Amino acid sequence: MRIGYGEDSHLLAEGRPLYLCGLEIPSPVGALAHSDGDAALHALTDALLAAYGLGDIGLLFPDTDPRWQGVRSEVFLGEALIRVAGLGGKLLQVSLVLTLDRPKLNPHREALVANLSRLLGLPKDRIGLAFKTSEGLSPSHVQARAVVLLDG
Ligand SMILES: Nc1ccn([C@@H]2O[C@H](COP(=O)(O)O)[C@@H](O)[C@H]2O)c(=O)n1
Ligand SMILES: C[C@@]1(CO)OP(=O)(O)OP(=O)(O)OC[C@H]1O
Repeated sequence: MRIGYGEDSHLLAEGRPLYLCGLEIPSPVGALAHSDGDAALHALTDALLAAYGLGDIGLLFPDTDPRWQGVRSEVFLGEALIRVAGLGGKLLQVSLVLTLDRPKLNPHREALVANLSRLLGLPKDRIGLAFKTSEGLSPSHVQARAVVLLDG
C-alpha cells in the first residue's frame, strides 16, 4: 500500500473561470494560474506523484512552459495516473478538502463527485469530498488538500 498527500492554492480574481474537480463552477471569481487553475486536480496530481516519489506537478509541468498555458488540469492528473499505473499503482481511494469562502460548493457536490469518479476511475463511495470556508484566513484564495491511497 502507498499513500500520497498534495495541496495547492491559487489567488482568486474577477474575470477568471473557477475550475474545480475538472468542472467550471459558476463564480464571480476564478483562479489566477498558468493553466486553468484547478487547485483540486493539482492537489490530487501532487498526491499521486508523492506516493511514488515522482516529484511534483511543477517539476513535470513547469509554469514557464507555454504548452501548459490555459491547459485543463485533467491533462496533468491523467499523466500522473498513467505514471503511477506504470509503476504498478492501483488507486483505491481519495480524500479531498476544498477551502474557499465563495461560492458555496454544496450545490455542485453531486456533479463534482461524479466527475472525479470519471477522471479517477473510482466508485463514488471511494471519493471523500469536503468543503470548508477559510474562516477569514484566506478569503482571496482557493485551497485544496488531497490524500490518495493506492495498492502496489
Ligand atoms: N465554499 C464552500 C464552503 C463551505 N461549504 C459548506 O459549508 C459548511 C460550513 O463550512 P465551514 O468552513 O464554516 O465549516 C461546510 O461543511 C460545507 O458543507 C460549501 O458548501 N461551500
Ligand atoms: C499547473 C502549473 C503549470 O501550468 O501552473 P499553474 O497553473 O500556475 O498551477 P500551480 O499549481 O501554481 O503550478 C503548477 C504548474 O505545473
